[in-house]
Amino acid sequence: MTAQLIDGVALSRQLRAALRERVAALNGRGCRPGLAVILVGDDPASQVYVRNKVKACAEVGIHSVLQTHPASLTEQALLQHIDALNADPAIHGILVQLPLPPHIDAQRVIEAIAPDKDVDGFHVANAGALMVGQPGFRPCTPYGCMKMLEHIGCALRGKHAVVIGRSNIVGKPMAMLLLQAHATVTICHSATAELAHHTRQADVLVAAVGRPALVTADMVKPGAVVIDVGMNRDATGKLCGDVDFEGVRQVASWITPVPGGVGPMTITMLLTNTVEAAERRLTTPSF
Ligand SMILES: Nc1nc(=O)c2c([nH]1)NC[C@@H]1CN(c3ccc(C(=O)N[C@@H](CCC(=O)O)C(=O)O)cc3)C=[N+]21
Repeated sequence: MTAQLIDGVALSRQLRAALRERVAALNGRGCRPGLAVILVGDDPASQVYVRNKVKACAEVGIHSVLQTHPASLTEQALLQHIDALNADPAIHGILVQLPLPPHIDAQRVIEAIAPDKDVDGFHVANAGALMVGQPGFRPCTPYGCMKMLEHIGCALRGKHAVVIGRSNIVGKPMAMLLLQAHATVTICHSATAELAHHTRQADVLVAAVGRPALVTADMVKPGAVVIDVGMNRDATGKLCGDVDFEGVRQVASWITPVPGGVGPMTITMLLTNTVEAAERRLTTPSF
């Protein structure tokens, strides 16, 4: 078997076209959705990611404001910038690019963002909402993975989903979303014994660790759907995921490529959350 590709670029194109229409409808009601992106420091990878987000906003008609600060910015100063954006009616979404310099407490910064502007879905209020099944912003990467599964018509009810990775931004919320879709969910991590024993049970396998070639063909059940969240650079500087793509595509039924898979979908869901933030404010005046 050779797996079919889940094309994150093509699906993003479709979803972004629909977003453009929602933005036009908002414009017709006198609202221009706005996203503020805050970048602290001069990490080249972060600069590229942030630029891509700003470009994607323009593509669907979202107004974006990029704030760049030197790595020496104090936590207090950053918190003040967030307060100002929280109070700014032209801004519907706020994203603080991670990682932050080590002298800044990232969790404290995230908690300072108004939950109704937390389009990353990282605030405890949004994490809690996901946990208890209430509406709120879902973290963009797992949300994008769910959209990909939906797109290929993967019925999750009763399926065994295995997530490798337990981060607050990918692994844990991914597991919750799969659970909400009635999958039976296993979370594996660095202390898991017999990783391959678990992954071989997976009808849906999500790799979100950050280690090239962590998932090899012998760890994958024939016909499984494999979602690769990894973003690694190999020795030659080439972008690669956590999955041995060439090997695993011989066993899986569906597989996401890196690049061109989960990455573009992450940005698409950021745009989705931002448009939704603007729509919610129009329909819920107190929001
Ligand atoms: N507050 C915050 N929110 C984030 O969502 C966030 C963050 N911080 N910090 C960094 C990570 C990383 N991230 C990516 C998004 C898209 C691609 C992406 O589109 N990748 C392209 C390739 C890009 C390339 O060639 O380098 C692809 O996979 O095809 C990559 C990485 C969002 N992050």
